[in-house]
Amino acid sequence: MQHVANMSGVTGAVPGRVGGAGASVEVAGVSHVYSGRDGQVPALEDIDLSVGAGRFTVIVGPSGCGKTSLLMMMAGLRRQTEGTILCAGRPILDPDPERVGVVFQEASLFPWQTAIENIEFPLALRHVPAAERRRRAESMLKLVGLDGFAGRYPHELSGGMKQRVSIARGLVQDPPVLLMDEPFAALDEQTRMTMGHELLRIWSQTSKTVVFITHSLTEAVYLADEVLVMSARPGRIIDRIEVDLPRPRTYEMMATDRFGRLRERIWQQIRKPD
Ligand SMILES: Nc1ncnc2c1ncn2[C@@H]1O[C@H](COP(=O)(O)OP(=O)(O)OP(=O)(O)O)[C@@H](O)[C@H]1O
Repeated sequence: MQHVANMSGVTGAVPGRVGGAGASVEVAGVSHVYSGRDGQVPALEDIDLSVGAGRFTVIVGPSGCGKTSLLMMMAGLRRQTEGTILCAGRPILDPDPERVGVVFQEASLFPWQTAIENIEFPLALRHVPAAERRRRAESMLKLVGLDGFAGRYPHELSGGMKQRVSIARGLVQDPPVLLMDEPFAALDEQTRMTMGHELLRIWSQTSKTVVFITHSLTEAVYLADEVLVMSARPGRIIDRIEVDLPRPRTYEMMATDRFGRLRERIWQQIRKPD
């Protein structure tokens, strides 16, 4: 599917597109040291990365290398010790859901709210009028393929459905950037593959900039325009791999030599001893 980097308005001129376009993310000289009971823990070291507007970037790296820390900093949920992070050309210093949406591993929905109410929640916080809230939440529910499930409570939804609601909630404020921290890790493999495919469909319809963390190298190659590989702690970017597979991606591509070579290159970087 053709990826359009520029579009405007929920009812914009490009048929089939939903919401506003992506924005660039620039991380420059970011280092982070945690101070804990065990003293100083250097978690990130001199991270430089740039994600172009509308691009899909995946970050992989060994457990504990600082991926979540970096994502939290991009979301304004944690402040780095050194360096700057810009989104759409402006520093990210605090959470700004209008610029950056976040989806975590656990769907973390409110159990006492229905699917549609969960999606509306960020808008309710900003006192968006009820009718507009409902309209925007319904449009997101449709986008993630859950129309007909608006009135269900989280316990009435499968793991994959809950993550769809979570993605809809991350997108409802129409942020140009969506950050995703292992969003499908808790799902069974089949659902995970389907969700990856669905995410690409949603991405192609919204043109958001996506930064996605995963431990699955197959998922990384399948989804990404570019894969950034991090070293063991303190995390540094040790490789950048342009995934030149055509879009739309298909399951059949996973069996190709090209896919296998990309996956192998990432694996060789990750398995390197410290
Ligand atoms: N609040 C904290 N205080 C002290 N150390 C922390 C804190 N949060 C994270 N760390 C440490 O910083 C390092 C990076 O953690 P982080 O969760 O960012 O890594 P990660 O790559 O996302 O890990 P995983 O892949 O296992 O989810 C780890 O060694 C972790 O123990």
